[in-house]
Amino acid sequence: MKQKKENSIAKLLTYAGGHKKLTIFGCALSGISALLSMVPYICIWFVARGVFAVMPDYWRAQGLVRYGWTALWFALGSAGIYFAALMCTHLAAFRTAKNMRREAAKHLVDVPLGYLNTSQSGKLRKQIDDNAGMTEQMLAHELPDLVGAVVTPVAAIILLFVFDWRMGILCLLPLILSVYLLMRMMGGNNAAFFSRYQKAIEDLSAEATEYVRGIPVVKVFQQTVYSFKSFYSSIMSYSKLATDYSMGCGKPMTAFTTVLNGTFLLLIPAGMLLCRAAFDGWAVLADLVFYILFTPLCSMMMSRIMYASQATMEADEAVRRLDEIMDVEPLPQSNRPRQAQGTDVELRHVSFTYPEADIPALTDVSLRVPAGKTVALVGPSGGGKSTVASLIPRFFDVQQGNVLIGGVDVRAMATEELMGKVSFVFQDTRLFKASLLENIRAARPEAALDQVLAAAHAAQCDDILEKFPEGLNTVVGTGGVYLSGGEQQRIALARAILKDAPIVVLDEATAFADPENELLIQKAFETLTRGKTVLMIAHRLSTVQNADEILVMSDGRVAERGNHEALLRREGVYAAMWRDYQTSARWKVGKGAAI
Ligand SMILES: Nc1ncnc2c1ncn2[C@@H]1O[C@H](COP(=O)(O)OP(=O)(O)OP(=O)(O)O)[C@@H](O)[C@H]1O
Repeated sequence: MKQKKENSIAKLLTYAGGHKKLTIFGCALSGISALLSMVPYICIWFVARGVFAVMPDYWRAQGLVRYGWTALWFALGSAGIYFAALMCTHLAAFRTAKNMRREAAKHLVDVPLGYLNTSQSGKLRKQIDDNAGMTEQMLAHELPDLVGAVVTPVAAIILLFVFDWRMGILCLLPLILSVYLLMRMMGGNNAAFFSRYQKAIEDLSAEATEYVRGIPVVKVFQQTVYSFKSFYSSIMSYSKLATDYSMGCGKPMTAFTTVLNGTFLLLIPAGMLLCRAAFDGWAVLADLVFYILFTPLCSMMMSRIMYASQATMEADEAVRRLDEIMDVEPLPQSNRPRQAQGTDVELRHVSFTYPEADIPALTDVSLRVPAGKTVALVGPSGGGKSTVASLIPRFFDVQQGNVLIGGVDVRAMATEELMGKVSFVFQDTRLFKASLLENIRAARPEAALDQVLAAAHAAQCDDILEKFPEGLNTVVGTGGVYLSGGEQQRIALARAILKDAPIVVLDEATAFADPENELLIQKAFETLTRGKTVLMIAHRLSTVQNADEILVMSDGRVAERGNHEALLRREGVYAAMWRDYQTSARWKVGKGAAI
C-alpha cells in the first residue's frame, strides 16, 4: 500500500514536468511554516515560566515584551510562508493537471482509431478530465499539508519531552491511539473504497446519459418504471456504497475525534497532581500551560494527516484510472516507412479478432480492388463488412495476413501517407460544432474558398447553403441551425470530395434519408467515386450491380464472389438475396400503385 502511494505521488510529479521543483519548493516551505508555528508556543512557555517564577509579583517578570514580539513575528512569518507555499503548490497543481489532460489527449491521437470507436467518448472524457481534476486538490493542498504534518510530529515529540516527559507521555498516548484508529479507517475494505466509488460514479453517469437519451423512446412506447429501472439501480448501488462506507467509518471516526480531543481528560488532572507533588509547583504549572496550549496543535496535525491520507487514496485512484488510458498501446509506427506503389487495395489471408472478443470477426479473408475499380461487400448483418473496411485505414491491425495498398503493407506506411491515400465515409457522420466551411475544409485545410464551394456543389449541398443566410459560414449546432441526417452526410461527402484521395472506403447507408435526400446522396457518391479505387459496403443491392466484383460476406468469411451476373448464375446466397430484393422492390411498387 505504502509503495503504491509513493508511486502515485512520484507519477504525479512526473506529470508536473518543469513544475516539479515548484511543488517540492512549496512542500519545503510548508514544512518550514509548520516548524515556525511552534515557536510562539515556546515563547508562551517562557512567559508562563517567567511570570510563575515571581508570583505574586508578576510585574517583576523579565522579557515578556520580547517574547510577545517574537511569538507575533514567528506566527506572522509562519502564516506568510504557508501562504507562499500554497501559491507555489497551486500553481504547480494546475499545471500538472493541465499536463495530465494534454498527455492523455496526445496519447489518444496515437492509439488505434478502433479504440476510440469502441470506448464510450463520454466515459473517456470523464476519465481524463475528472481524474486530472482530482489530483489538483491533492497537489495544491494535501501534499504540502502532509509534509507539514510529517515534519511537525518530529519537532512536537522533541518538545513534548523537553519540558516534562510525564506530561509528554500523556499527550503522546492519545496521538498514538489516533494513528491506530486512522490506519483502521484507511485500511482494510476501506482502502479499495475509492476504486469502487469511482466505478459507481461512472456507472451512474453512464446510466443517467442513457436514460436521458432514451426519453423519446420511453415516451413513444409509454414505458415508465422499466425504463427507469437500471438508472434507479445504479443510484441505489451508489447510495448503498456511500452509506456502507459512512457507517463503516462511523465508529473509528467517532473514536478518532474523541481520542484526539480527549487529551485534556488525562492531562489536566494529571498535571494538577504533578503540580501539587512537585517541589517547584509553579514551574510545573508553566509546563502544564504549555501542554494545554500545544495539544490542540497536535490534534490539528493529526486531522491534516487524515485528510491528506484520504486525498492520497483519491490521487492513487485518479492516477490508476488515467493509466488505463495511457497504457493502451499506441499504433506501432514503422521506423523505415515505405511508399505505396499504386492505389490498388488488397487483403491477403486476413484473420482478425476484436480486442476482448472470443470469436474471430474475419477468418482467412482475401480480396483485391484493382486501381480504379469498385468492389462491393454485401451480406447479412454481422458478416464482417465494416470490419474489412476498418482494417484498411488501420482502425485496428490484423493478427494474421496482410492489408496492402499499392503492394505495401499498411503497417509499413507512414500514417500521413496512409491517411492521405484513403477517404473514409462513415455510416454515422459526425460534424464538428464549427462553420460548414471549416467542416468541409477539415479534409484539406489549405483548400481555397472556390475549391470548397466546388466540392460542396459536387456533393449536392447547394440547397443547404441557400437555406441559411450565412451560407458556408453557418455554424452547425448553434442558433437553431439543424441539419438532417441526409444533409449531414452530404456535407461529409463534400469533405471527402475535397480531400480527393485516390482510394475511397464507403459505407453507403442511406436508409435514414428521405427519397429526395437519397437521390442527392447517390449523385454525390457518383462524383466522389469517379475514377477512384472503391471498396463499398452496400446495404441495398440496387447499387452493386455495376460493381466490378461483389463479395458476399457471411460469418467473417467470403461466402461467394464474382460480378452480378456470375453470382446470379451460381444460384447461391447472392441469388437468394437478389430474389428477396426484387420481391420487396415489386411490393413497394405495387403498394405505391395502390395508393
Ligand atoms: N468493436 C467490436 N468489438 C467486438 N466485436 C465487434 C466489434 N465490432 C464488430 N464486432 C463483431 O464483429 C462481427 C462483424 O461485425 P461487422 O460490423 O464487421 O459486420 P457487418 O457485416 O458490417 O454488419 P452490419 O451490416 O450490421 O454493419 C460481428 O460479430 C460483430 O458483433
